[in-house]
Amino acid sequence: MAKELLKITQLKKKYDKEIYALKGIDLSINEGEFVVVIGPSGAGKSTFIRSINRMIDLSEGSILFDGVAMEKVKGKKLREQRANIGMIFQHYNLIHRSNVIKNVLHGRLGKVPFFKSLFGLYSEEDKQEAVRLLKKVGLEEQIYKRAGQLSGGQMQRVGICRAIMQNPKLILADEPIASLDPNSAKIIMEHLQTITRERKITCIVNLHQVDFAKEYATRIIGIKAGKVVFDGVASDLTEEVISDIYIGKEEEMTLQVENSEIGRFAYGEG
Ligand SMILES: Nc1ncnc2c1ncn2[C@@H]1O[C@H](COP(=O)(O)OP(=O)(O)OP(=O)(O)O)[C@@H](O)[C@H]1O
Repeated sequence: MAKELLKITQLKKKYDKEIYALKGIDLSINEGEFVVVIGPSGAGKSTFIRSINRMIDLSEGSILFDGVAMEKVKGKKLREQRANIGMIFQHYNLIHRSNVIKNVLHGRLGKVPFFKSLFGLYSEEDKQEAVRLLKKVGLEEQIYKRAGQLSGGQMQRVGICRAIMQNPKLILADEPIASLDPNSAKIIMEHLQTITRERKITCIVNLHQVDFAKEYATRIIGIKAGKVVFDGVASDLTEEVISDIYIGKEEEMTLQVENSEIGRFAYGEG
């Protein structure tokens, strides 16, 4: 039987006095699952994904990751837990002036002594692993180029390698293909699926594209107005279910759109 990696109980997030962005999420996610989270803008997808590694602090509830209550840990223990969680961002978050391999090696930051990472003293083994990963995603020609010279799709492939370089148990990907054209998006989803499957890494991905969710997810979770409204496999996600997730009461939508603008402003993204 698959082992439970993540147990989320009554997760709530309140950004201000009035509005709960997450209104009590209960979920159990097993090792090896490839979960795609879908839902309308402002539904709480990013908040959900970012609370797992405490990029955002939860207001109530509990997140048990690999047996450890994430809401309780701090300092060294929090860093150790985070070192086991890779993160992939919509805007890649690469160091543009560093070359590609250095960006990938940054994935080792949580796992090597600080002074070594400061002076770029990575082991030969780590360097070889970085090269192997870059070759795997078709970037062998780009290894020593500055990251800032790459296309968006190439940058995101570096982002995947950096996350894998952490040797994580879990990867969180927050809209990893939202800034890419359909062809590059497909390449990214293929690599993410193959690499995480081969290494048995659990993956949670936020997506706006329902067709991609259906193609790659082993499990799809629909979030709407801070609640889980769907949890199933692609074949359960009928047109009717999709419109239930995306089309809500008019006033609810208006509220979400308004709040979503605040959210984007606060995040400084997209
Ligand atoms: N830093 C913040 N301060 C106040 N409210 C926020 C903040 N971040 C998000 N929110 C609000 O929380 C709710 C959920 O936002 P979140 O970004 O998690 O949604 P989302 O489903 O990821 O949306 P999108 O698909 O547009 O990125 C929204 O109402 C949003 O405005």
